Amino acid sequence: MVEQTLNVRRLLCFVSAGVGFLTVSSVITMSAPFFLGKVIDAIYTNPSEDFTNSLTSLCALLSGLFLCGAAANATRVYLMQTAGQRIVKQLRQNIFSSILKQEVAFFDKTSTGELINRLSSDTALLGRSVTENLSDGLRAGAQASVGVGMMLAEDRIGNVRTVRAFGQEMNEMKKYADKVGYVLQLAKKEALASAGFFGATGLSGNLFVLSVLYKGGLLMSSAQMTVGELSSFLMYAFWVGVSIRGMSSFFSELTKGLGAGGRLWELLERKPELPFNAGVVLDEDHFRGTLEFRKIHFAYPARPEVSIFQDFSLSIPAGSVMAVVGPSGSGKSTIVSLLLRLYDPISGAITVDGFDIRQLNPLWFRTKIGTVSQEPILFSCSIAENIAYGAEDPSAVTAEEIQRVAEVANAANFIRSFPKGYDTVVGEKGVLLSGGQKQRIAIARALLKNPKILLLDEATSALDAENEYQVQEALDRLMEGRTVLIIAHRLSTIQNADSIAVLDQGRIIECGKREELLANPDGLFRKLMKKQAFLQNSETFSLNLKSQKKNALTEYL
Ligand SMILES: Nc1ncnc2c1ncn2[C@@H]1O[C@H](COP(=O)(O)OP(=O)(O)OP(=O)(O)O)[C@@H](O)[C@H]1O
Repeated sequence: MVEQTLNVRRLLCFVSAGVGFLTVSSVITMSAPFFLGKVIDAIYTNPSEDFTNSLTSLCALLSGLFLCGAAANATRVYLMQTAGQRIVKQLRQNIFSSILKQEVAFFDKTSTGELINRLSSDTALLGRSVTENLSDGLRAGAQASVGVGMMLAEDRIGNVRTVRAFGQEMNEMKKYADKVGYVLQLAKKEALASAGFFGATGLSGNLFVLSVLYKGGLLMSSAQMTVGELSSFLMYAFWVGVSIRGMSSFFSELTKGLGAGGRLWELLERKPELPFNAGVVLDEDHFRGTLEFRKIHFAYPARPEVSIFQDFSLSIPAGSVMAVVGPSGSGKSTIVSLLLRLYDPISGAITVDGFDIRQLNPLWFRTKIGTVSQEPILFSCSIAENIAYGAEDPSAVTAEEIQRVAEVANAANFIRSFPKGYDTVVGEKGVLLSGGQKQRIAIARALLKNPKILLLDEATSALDAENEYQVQEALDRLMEGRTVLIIAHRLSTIQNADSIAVLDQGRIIECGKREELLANPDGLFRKLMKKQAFLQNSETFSLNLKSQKKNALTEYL
């Protein structure tokens, strides 16, 4: 998994080079106080003779060390940043492709904002954590350990000198240290504990610096150290304190990075409930497209307590047109979602030519289904590309084929009227086109796909009379020779259906030819027809009223 997720070998090269430069920069930087101490001692012991030379060499030494350290550090930062960016890029690609493979129910439960957060901030956080932060942490760790080591060494030198210089007085010193040095012991303990524990908090870093300063004062007052040694001792102390504080912020960043990594891994590892491209593929020559819903029980995963279908059954013979009508919210669009396997039923089965669609390869099965919905999904590219999207291999579709299907879909005229014709870019989700134009492009797309099964979901609602006529004519052509399921609100769109099924409270309560259903005086279909006829009449009435008022106003003016 790790191999797939990151290009590990290349990355390791970057990280090892980064760690190399990290070591170089740390060694250079950490040697500075030592040399500085030596030069200070030289100046201090012999100020008159070689003062200028010592000062010059001090400046040269410090500048050289500073420059080398800064160059090594800049290279380290560059390498770590590059490695981090590569990790982020690779992670984003893998996570995006994992998101695309998830089933629709996953998106019902996970908000878009959350996914964008995973893709943008979490990947960046993790990338930074495993490169820059880690290297900063290592650097701080190395500096803290070297610093503590050097301090202990300086301390030791001071002690040895004390033994030599003061001979017997050492015992006195020890006594003195025992008496006064309770705090000194504390300081030592604190120094080691802080370094060992890597300064879990910034507070321990501060305490450390304070205690070391105190100890520095004690050492100097007891003449154990030269001024230069004490200076470098204190510089190391300061450095260790700063490093410990740096490490505490490194730990907090690391914790955030680990949290982000956990969330990302969860997403990367998530197996979609629906196989992406696996399952039975039926023989194309014998595929007929007979559909059957058998005793379906279904509730949306996001709202499992609300049952949408209870014992829903419906048969659609191959090559026939079935219209489903019913009150709003009765579950008409849900039938389409189940057929496309956006969701699976809780119990019961949907079959095509007798095969349970759960056994079929979803990718193959969807190539057999064409959909035209009220709000067709268009992409922000040209009209030609949007039509070609329907084909199995869009790049192989010729301009002639696109024009032919556009002609059949009653779309050619309006496309030609655009200055850029088929190259017109339709804008995001096709915002630059009208509802009817978008639908005709979707019909052309479906014609090119040439599916055995056609799903029309409220395809002609919200259209004016002229547009509706054009779209309906194109749909009639598209429906020829296919198994068609029309989900209709406007009863005028179901004139051509072989059968009509009336859906209510999760079940089909009436099914038959239009005339048969209308003949039932208590039937829901008849009631729906009556209601719609009434609505249409009242719409016409209000339109007439408006135009009468307008005429009266014009006359008055
Ligand atoms: N993704 C979803 N998660 C949870 N509930 C949903 C989801 N989609 C639809 N529903 C609910 O399922 C029920 C049926 O919705 P559906 O869209 O199938 O009805 P419809 O008959 O097509 O309605 P309309 O005619 O108004 O389009 C509604 O109560 C709706 O709130």
